[in-house]
Amino acid sequence: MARSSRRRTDHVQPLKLAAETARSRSSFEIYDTTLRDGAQSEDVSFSADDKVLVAQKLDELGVDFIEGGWPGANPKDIEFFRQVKTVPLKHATVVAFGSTRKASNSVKKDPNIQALLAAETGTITIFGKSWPLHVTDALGISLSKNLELIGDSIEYLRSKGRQVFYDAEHFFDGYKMDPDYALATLRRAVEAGAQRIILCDTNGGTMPWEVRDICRSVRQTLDVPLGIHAHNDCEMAVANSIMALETGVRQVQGTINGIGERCGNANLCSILPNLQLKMRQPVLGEGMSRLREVSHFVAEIANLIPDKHQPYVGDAAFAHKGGVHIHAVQKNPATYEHVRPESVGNRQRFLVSDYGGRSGLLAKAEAFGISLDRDHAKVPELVAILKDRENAGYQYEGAEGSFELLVRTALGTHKPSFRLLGFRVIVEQSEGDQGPRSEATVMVQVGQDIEHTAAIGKGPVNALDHALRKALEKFYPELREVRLLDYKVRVLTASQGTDAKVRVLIESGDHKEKWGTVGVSENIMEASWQALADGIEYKLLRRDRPPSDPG
Ligand SMILES: CC(=O)SCCNC(=O)CCNC(=O)[C@H](O)C(C)(C)COP(=O)(O)OP(=O)(O)OC[C@H]1O[C@@H](n2cnc3c(N)ncnc32)[C@H](O)[C@@H]1OP(=O)(O)O
Ligand SMILES: CC(=O)C(=O)O
Repeated sequence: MARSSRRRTDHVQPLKLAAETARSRSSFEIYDTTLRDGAQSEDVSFSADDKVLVAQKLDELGVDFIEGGWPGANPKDIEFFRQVKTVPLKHATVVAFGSTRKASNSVKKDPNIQALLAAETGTITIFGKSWPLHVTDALGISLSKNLELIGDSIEYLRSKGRQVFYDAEHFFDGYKMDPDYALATLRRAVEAGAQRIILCDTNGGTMPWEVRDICRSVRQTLDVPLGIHAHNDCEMAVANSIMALETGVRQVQGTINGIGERCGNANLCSILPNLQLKMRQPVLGEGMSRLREVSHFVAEIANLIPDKHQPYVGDAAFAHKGGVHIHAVQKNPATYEHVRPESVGNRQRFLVSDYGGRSGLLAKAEAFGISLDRDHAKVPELVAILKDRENAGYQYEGAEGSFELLVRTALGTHKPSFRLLGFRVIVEQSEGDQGPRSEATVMVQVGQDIEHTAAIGKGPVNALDHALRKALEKFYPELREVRLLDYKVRVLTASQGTDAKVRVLIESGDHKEKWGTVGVSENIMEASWQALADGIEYKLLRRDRPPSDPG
């Protein structure tokens, strides 16, 4: 099932029938619906610009089809289809989604069908009803009228030169209630010219063995490539999709990170590596190593916190905590890793915790480029310090600067460049002011000198940052190169409301490199101070010359 050739997308030429996939019939098609069904997820709302960015990422990843939205639903989706036409995609075909015509409209007068054509995609997916319950109770029409809706809509779209995929909504529930009718809806779709029939487990209530048996039976009845679109209400969406593919279904639909209506859709971030790494089907080829990046990109754009424990792509997917695990993995990763993390763009991590020991610390130090002798007298003390710190909420992933400072301080090889004597931050807002005013004062000691400075800033952390640099720059002019690149706050104990402990992660950089530092406190300014001060200290630790004499 090799990826025999990479199709060139033709979605910008709507009236030309999008070419049938040039790959052999045995190859799988990857159909992403992050931008349509994923956008139906609670808490997710993509702008048209967001959608274009995600479409580009999905194309780079190597998916075959990108369902961009429902043009009949809202102006944002219409705008997406307008914009995406101008974006050169290397491989993927952009697809517009909608329903069969409404019973009260002719196809020519149906606004949804007309909006699908106006989106000017070469491929259109429409969904229709397979379950008598839905025909009678949701649409309120007869079973034969429903067959007309399906047939008319597909025939019309085909007559306009579009490739048409037919989503058989609730197919499995429909088949269980009335297999003859459910199959009759599919036959009508095929007669009308549908080029794929997608069997949907819309309510997500079907079990894998039911999917297997029903897919087999449909395959015996229809001679058209099938697809699977599974929802995750029983946490079976990935299993159901794989099961369908095992029976010879060709197209798999899903979303990045499994986002979607209710409990979500089949998670492509699990299905794709399962296909490529377990079933030896090169569905993405080299693109597989970008899976984690795409997963995090979509989470970021959707404004969702990435699920740490997500298989393959989550931060914890290859994170080892138990001392026994860390010890063994260092000798051979296969002892506790089912695939190489790099194959999906992830990485191995070692956590230092109550359940770990020296191996964890040493591995972590090595990952940060610090070589530490296993038998160094300070190692047990350092393990204890790290356990305490992680227990208190510190996390050193992304905070290598603070980690190195901590290790060097514990080993006695670091001499701080300055000492904080005190800081004060004032935020003032009076009636009529344009916005609050933030001012910080800082008192530090460098050698025998005491420096006391004040600065203003856009916010309290910005003011503190300015004041600290102002105090230190005359001793260490190289600090002028340092820029604060990113500032993130995570609430660690949300149940305590405004008393909660927070973790601040700061990324700083100069013209040569970037580094991260961390602070934890119940006071956001104290946590920010720790991370800011570490950021400055780390820059000075890496300088190659002694501080200049302030004169
Ligand atoms: C399984 C799925 O995920 S399918 C995709 C679901 N996604 C969405 O619904 C998101 C986009 N939807 C929308 O923006 C709106 O529902 C619209 C624009 C499509 C329709 O809006 P409205 O015309 O105001 O109808 P409303 O949302 O109240 O109800 C849905 C309508 O679609 C009809 N409908 C539902 N499924 C189908 C179908 N397969 N074929 C034809 N009509 C259908 C319903 O009968 C109802 O029409 P009616 O009010 O004339 O009886
Ligand atoms: C079409 C679709 O999204 C579903 O049936 O779930």
